[in-house]
Amino acid sequence: MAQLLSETEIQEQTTHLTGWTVSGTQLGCTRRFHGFVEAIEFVNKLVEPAETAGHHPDIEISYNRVKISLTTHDAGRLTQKDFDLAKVISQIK
Ligand SMILES: C[C@H](O)[C@H](O)[C@H]1CNC2=NC(N)=NC(=O)C2=N1
Repeated sequence: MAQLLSETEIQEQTTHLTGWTVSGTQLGCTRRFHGFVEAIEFVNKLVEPAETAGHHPDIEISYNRVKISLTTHDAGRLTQKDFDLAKVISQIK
């Protein structure tokens, strides 16, 4: 089971993640690119870290915009796994 987080820990970790917000049980961010091709290239770069983590973002692509949402399904809430993957995703250009 992934490490559960208190509300305080969730807020604290979110302040260190630029561009990410918590909405209910979801940790999300939206990235914008110069067109659809760049957006898809970014999404392709998420595959390897997601597979490595065994944790997978929900992804919405709208032309040059990629919306990423993370949650831990089996916990029904945010866990450390979501924040760990968000940190990795934040490093991807
Ligand atoms: C068995 C497998 O590890 C789980 O189903 C994983 C797969 N990827 C996942 N991804 C995300 N975002 N949340 C999960 O709870 C989750 N669970």
